[in-house]
Amino acid sequence: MQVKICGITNIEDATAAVAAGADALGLVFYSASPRCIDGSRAAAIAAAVSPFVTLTGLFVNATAAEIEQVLAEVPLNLLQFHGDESAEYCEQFRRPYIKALRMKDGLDVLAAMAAHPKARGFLLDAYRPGVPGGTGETFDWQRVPQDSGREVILAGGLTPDNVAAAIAAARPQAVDVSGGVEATPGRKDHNKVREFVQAAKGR
Ligand SMILES: O=C(O)c1ccccc1N[C@@H]1O[C@H](COP(=O)(O)O)[C@@H](O)[C@H]1O
Repeated sequence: MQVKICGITNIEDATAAVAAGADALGLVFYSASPRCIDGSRAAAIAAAVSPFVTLTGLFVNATAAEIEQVLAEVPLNLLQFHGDESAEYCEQFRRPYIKALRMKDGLDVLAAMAAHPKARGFLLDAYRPGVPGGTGETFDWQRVPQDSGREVILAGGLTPDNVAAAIAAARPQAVDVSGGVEATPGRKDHNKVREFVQAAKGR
């Protein structure tokens, strides 16, 4: 099971997550988020962790110029599009990307996946009107399709206490957490990070 710890804002949290066994770190470039950081801070975090950790940049309906500016500063391995971005828009950066799908009632998940043929995976997150993500809310894990043939990253309200049950129900390839391992918004609780990774990886 691959684990991404999202909303990393400082070097201490980044190195603690990697030491705990995280495979990927998420850096948020969305100004309305309490976890938002700028390019220079992100570059410092990137320089402090192993090059074998997948550094993921999270964007919500950003302009192409904003993303290019971050890419010029930060060696991101993966882009995460968490808004209403089209496939054409996501593909222009010529980087591996994952697309977030907010699990609104009635969403045709397979059709939404088909609309992004080049996405490397789909991060399935809870839906709350007006909030693009990081809600701390779960959704019905039985709605995760088992026959998509695409990489699924389960997110939304995961915690050290519920992640094992979530994995058993949804059978994703990876899990992603932000609020569930925080001490305060934007600051990780290192014990919770360790417990989360252990529970997700079945250790
Ligand atoms: O973390 C944020 O602030 C955020 C803001 C806007 C879009 C996405 C965001 N985070 C992503 O949402 C999932 C779920 O968060 P949570 O675990 O429920 O708090 C998180 O894994 C991020 O990928």
